[in-house]
Amino acid sequence: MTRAITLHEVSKYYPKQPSPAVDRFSLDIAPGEFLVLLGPSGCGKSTVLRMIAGLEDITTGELLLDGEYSNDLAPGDRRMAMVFQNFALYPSMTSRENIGFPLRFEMPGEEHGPRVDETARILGIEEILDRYPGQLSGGERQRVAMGRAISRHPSVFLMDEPLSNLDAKLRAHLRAEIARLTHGMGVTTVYVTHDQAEAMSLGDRVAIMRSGVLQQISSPREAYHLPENVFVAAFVGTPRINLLQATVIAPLTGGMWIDFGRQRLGLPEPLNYDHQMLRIQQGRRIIVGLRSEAVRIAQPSQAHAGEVVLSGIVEHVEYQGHESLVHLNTGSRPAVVPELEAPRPTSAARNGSRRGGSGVGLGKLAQKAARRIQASVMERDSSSSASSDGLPPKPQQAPVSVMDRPSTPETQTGDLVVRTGPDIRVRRGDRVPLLVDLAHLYVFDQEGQRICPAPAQQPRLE
Ligand SMILES: Nc1ncnc2c1ncn2[C@@H]1O[C@H](COP(=O)(O)OP(=O)(O)OP(=O)(O)O)[C@@H](O)[C@H]1O
Repeated sequence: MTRAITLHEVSKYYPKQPSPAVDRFSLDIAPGEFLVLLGPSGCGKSTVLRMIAGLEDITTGELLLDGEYSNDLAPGDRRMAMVFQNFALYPSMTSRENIGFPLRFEMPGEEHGPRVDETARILGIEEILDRYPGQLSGGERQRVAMGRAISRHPSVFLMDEPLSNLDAKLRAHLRAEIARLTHGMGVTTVYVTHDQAEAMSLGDRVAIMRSGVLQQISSPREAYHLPENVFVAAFVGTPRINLLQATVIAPLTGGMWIDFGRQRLGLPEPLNYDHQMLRIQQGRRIIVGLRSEAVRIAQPSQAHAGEVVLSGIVEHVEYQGHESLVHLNTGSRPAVVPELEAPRPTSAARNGSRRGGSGVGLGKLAQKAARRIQASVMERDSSSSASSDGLPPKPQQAPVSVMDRPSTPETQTGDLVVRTGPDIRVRRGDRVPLLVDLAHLYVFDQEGQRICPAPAQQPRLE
C-alpha cells in the first residue's frame, strides 16, 4: 500500500521563535512518488518531514493523507516509517532483533521471522543478521536501519539525511540502492537532504526550500534548466552557476546589449522573444546566470549560431581528471547569494596570498557585507509583515537577496568558471577568447526572479 500526501498552507511556529520554521508550505505528493526536500541547513526540511510523520504539531494549515484530514492522527496510525541519519539501532539487539522489533507491535503474536528474512534478502544483509550494531560498519548499520523501516511494509518512507554519516563512496552506493528499493516497492518516499547532487540523482521531483518557504517544486531536470529564481539557480548544480552583475542597454533604435562593465554581450538580431522582453529592463541592474557549460574557450571564428564573443584572463585551472574547470577574470562583478555558503575563493586566497593575510581580511569583509545584506532583507521582511487580516504575511517568492562582491582588487578575479576538456592548454595570465551560448543565458531581476527565459513562454520540460 502506498499513499498520497498533501500539505496545504502548512506553517510551523516554534515557541519563542520570531519567524516560522515553515511558512505556508503547500505540496501534493503522489502515491509512489519519490520526493526530495532540498535546501540549506535550517531552512525547515526536517520540520516538514516531522509534521508529516506526526512528530511535530502543525501550527496552521492542513495535512491530508489520501485526501483525509490527518493533522491529529497519531504517529502510530499513519503507517509511516522513518530512517534518520544516526541509524538509531538498539545496541543490545542483533540486526535480526532490530529489524524485527517494530513487528512486535505491528504483528503481535505472529511469527515475524519470515518477514525479517525477506527484508534481509532485499537488502543483501543475510550474513550480518546475528551481529550487534557495534560489530557493523556504518553502511551495514544504515542497511539494518532501512531494514527496520522496510520490514513494516509502510505506506510511506520518511528519510532524514539517511546517508550523511557515511563516506562518499558508500553514500553513492546506498543512494542507488535506496532508489532501487523504494521504486521497486512503489512506496511514497519523502527524502530530506541538503546535498543537491543527492537530490538531483534520487528525486522524481525536488522541492527546494529557503527560510521555511518553498521556492520551486519540479523535476531535477527542470530545477537545473529552468530555475525560478537566483537562489535555486545557485543552489542546484556543480560547479555553481556563474552569477554576474550587469545592466541592459536597449536604445530605442539599434541593437541591445548586456553590459558587464568592462565587456558587453551583444544580443543577435532579430531579437528572440526572451531577449525582446529584456528591453523593459533598459538601464536597470540585472543578474546574469551562466552555467559553466554555457561558455567555451574558442576563437570567434568558431562561433556557432547563437554564440557571442567575450574574453577572459585565466586565473586558475582546476584539473578534475575527466574535465578541467578554468577560472577566468572577465572584469565583471560577481553577484553572491548570501544565504548560500561563502563566495568562491578568490585567486589570492587560493594561491596563498602573500599580501599580509588579505584572504582573511576579505573573508571578514564578505561576512560584513553579508550581514549588511541580511539585515536589509530582514528590514524588508519586517516592513511587510503587517497585514490587515492579522495573519502573518503570505509567503511569496521572497526577494532573493543578492549582493555585489565587495570591490577590492582580489575580488575582481575569477568571476567566471568554464568547463572544458581535461587537456586544455592554458596558463594563468593567458587572455582567452570565449563563446557564450545565448540559449543557456539566464537573466534574473534585482529581486532574484528569473526573467529570461521568460517564465510564461518556456515549454515545460516534461
Ligand atoms: N524544537 C525547536 N525549537 C525551536 N526551534 C526549532 C526547533 N526545531 C527546529 N527549530 C528551528 O527551525 C528551523 C528549521 O529547522 P529544521 O531542523 O527543520 O531545518 P533543516 O532544514 O532540517 O536543517 P538541517 O539540514 O540543519 O537539519 C531552524 O531555524 C531551527 O533552528
